[in-house]
Amino acid sequence: MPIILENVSVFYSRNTPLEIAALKDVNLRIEKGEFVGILGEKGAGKSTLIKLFNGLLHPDSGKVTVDGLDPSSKKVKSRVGMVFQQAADQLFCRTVYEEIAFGPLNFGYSRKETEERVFEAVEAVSLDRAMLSRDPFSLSGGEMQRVALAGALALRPDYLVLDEPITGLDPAGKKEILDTLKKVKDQGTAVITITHNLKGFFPLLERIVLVREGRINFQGSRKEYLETENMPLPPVASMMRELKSRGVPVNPAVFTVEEALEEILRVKAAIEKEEAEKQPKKRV
Ligand SMILES: Nc1ncnc2c1ncn2[C@@H]1O[C@H](COP(=O)(O)OP(=O)(O)OP(=O)(O)O)[C@@H](O)[C@H]1O
Repeated sequence: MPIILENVSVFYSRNTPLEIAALKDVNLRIEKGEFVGILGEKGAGKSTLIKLFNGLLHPDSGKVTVDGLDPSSKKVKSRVGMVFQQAADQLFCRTVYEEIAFGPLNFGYSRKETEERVFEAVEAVSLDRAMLSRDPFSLSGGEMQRVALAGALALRPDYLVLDEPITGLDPAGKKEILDTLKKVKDQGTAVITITHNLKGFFPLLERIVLVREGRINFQGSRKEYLETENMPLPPVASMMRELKSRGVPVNPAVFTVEEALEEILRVKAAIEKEEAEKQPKKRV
């Protein structure tokens, strides 16, 4: 069963002169096992949208259900894992172990079951078990982010919801998180992430949801996204469009550097072949 939003609107400072409609009449459906990217400019309504998925916020009108249940129910809280942008704000225990164990213990799992889940989660995020006794606040930004992610994974969620999980990380840290999310998705968990980092995320996204001024302005596949004008584009797609506009007959709907290279070499070979055929045949 999916996450379903039906005609959802959310207001802040309702009935005051400062009233803001953060989401307006939004309809959205997210299936289990999907990898979804939520894109949009600052203030578009992205964070407001994801906070509806586990009952952190409630709609002022319309309806949100997760697997047919109210998102504020305890059952949903264990099915929807959340990781916020500033991992440090999410950590509050004395050791990494306690931090990751907090969710399972809070949901009533035994010490033994919790330990199994902690070990499974640190492995999933490629953290060394030796780190479990460390103070979370002595870790690097990338490690803190992985601890926050492990804390969410220890509940074995059906939906993992993230707010800009690779922002501010170094290239190695970014790769660790992206590889982990790919693995998590391959194991059947839906991954739903807000991101401005199209370069890192684009090859992973199966569906893109673009939020603009509180409304869903576009939703569809990467291919449909690239075919739609005036969207923020990943650098590789911008380059292919630029080549096309300069008369190089490439297919601009590519998602990775490897695909771009293959496409450019294909076009180069075709042009060379055509030119060779135009040359007058030399007499022997
Ligand atoms: N607690 C709040 N009180 C009042 N207004 C708020 C509150 N939270 C968000 N807003 C406003 O609601 C609108 C949507 O905000 P939201 O944080 O959902 O956008 P966003 O797309 O996540 O932005 P960003 O990329 O900057 O995080 C913005 O105009 C924002 O200023």
